[in-house]
Amino acid sequence: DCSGCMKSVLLKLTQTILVGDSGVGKTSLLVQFDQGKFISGSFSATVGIGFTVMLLGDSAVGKTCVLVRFKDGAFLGGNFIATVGIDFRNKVVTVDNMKVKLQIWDTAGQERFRSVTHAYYRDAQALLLLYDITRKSSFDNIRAWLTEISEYAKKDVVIMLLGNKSDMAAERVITHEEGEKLAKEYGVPFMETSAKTGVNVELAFQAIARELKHRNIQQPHEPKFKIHDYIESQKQKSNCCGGIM
Ligand SMILES: Nc1nc2c(ncn2[C@@H]2O[C@H](COP(=O)(O)OP(=O)(O)OP(=O)(O)O)[C@@H](O)[C@H]2O)c(=O)[nH]1
Repeated sequence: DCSGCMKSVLLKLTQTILVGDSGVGKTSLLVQFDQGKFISGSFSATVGIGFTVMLLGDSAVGKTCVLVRFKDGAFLGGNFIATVGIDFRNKVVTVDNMKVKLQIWDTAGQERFRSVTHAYYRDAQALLLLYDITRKSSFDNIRAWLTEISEYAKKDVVIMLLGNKSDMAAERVITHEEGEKLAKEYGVPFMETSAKTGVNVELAFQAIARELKHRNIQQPHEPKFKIHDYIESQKQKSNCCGGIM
């Protein structure tokens, strides 16, 4: 059991801002620094200065795994290592031929780190709130998380509810409908994800990036972006295809 191990310790955060004309290579420089590779191909302009997305939810619901799946396309199996404090990763996603930079904060779900994470809520433009479909307590705690969000986060923050570990069909205790019902009650979009198989992980971040892009740049004559409709049209349901996703 490695639940007491440290996944990351963040002592101090520093911020560096890249400035310069469009097309000089600011994003490429960031990607090179972050991932050690150069992404060639056609140039697309960056929207704003990037957005902060925070992952929240009880310990062991799979926040770090969802982030690693999105960032590296891999699943972190093996021993569970709890996050200490907060950690972050950058990813650039393309939305309608524009680049949207996401800085994703992975928070520790354990109660004892709550005061550390509270301090970061204000800076988040979007929150992904996770529960584990195989653990009822993590679902029951969603209401408490939402209360905490209303207390500490920005009023216009984008919130999305994710029922993670949808691959674990045999251990499921929370149905898709229960998740959907709770999300509807709070007026937030919902989907089930699996960091293991990758189902809906990319979509969750894409939907957030699209929403944030549209909020910041509304092109004239462009229809208003509706995150609920976008998700419904794109998501893979875990109750289709024999329940194994
Ligand atoms: N089967 C399955 N296991 C998962 C999935 N996501 C995470 N896990 C497992 O669940 C455990 C917890 O995952 P983490 O991502 O470390 O959980 P966390 O929410 O970041 O936990 P804290 O850092 O304590 O807040 C690990 O053993 C993972 O391998 C998933 O989608 N499917």
